[in-house]
Amino acid sequence: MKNEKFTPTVAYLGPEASFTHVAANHLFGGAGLMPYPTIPDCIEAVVAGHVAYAVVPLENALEGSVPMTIDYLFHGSELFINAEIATPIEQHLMVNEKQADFVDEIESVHSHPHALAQCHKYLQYRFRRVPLMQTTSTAAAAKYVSENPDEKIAAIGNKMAAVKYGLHLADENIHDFHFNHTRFVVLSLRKEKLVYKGHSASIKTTLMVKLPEDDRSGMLHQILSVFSWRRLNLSKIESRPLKTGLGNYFFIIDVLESEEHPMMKGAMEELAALNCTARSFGSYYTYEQQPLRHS
Ligand SMILES: O=C(O)C(=O)C[C@]1(C(=O)O)C=C[C@@H](O)C=C1
Repeated sequence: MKNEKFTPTVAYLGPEASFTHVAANHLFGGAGLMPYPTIPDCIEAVVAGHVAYAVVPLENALEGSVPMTIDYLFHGSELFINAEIATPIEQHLMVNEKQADFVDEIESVHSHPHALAQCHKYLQYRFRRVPLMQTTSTAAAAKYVSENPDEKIAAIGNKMAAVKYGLHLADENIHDFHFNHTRFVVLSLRKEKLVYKGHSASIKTTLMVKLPEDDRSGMLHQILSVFSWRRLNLSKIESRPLKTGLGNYFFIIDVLESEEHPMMKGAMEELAALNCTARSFGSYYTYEQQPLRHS
């Protein structure tokens, strides 16, 4: 982090000026950050020991979980969550300077699937039936538009990307709902709580819980009561496909407590006694980033 003596290398979903870059920069400062083209690339870089940490998007307030991160983190990775940052997301439509006078003639809009979805209503009314092209990140879309000045294309992304890739801002704040935030997580091979001084933070533990093979009625109720009678506050529960067959799920459960707390230890023991498989992805601090200010 910014105030540590050494500079860790940190993979983030790039290229430069992605929202993930903004989040990584906020936590670690600029030094040591390395862009990777995809979320799996970021995760694999940590697993292979090429970098100490990876910063990837986990969940968006409008669109829900980022499937790519969920898939690579929860299915077979040995990684832990070391910190979380919730970042405000403001989406803008940008075109190459050469196309600034021809915005009405745009033939395709490019961005990350989450960003396209966050602007669905805007796109529906402003660019009805214009093809939407998915890219690996919002910044990848902005870079593509900058590299193809003669194409009638637009990108959706943040203002930093417009500046970085020299694009013209055609329409600002085009996300459909005002409260647009994304949670980014810092991942590493170690259980560690990264402390970012000067910011208020709350503690959270992320668990992956699998039901016993012999699924019984009321099992989910029993799992929830493990937490409720201990007064452990859950901030999220999500079911995801186990990928072993239709109807087979696991649960991602976020608890607002540290796993070292005696109540959490008791909860893990009770889950085991219920024949559930519960894996902790670690306890970590969650931070909130204030909106970007542009001069
Ligand atoms: O970091 C980026 O720029 C991304 O394109 C990723 C991502 C996401 O996966 O949710 C990050 C934040 C926004 O919600 C839109 C896209």
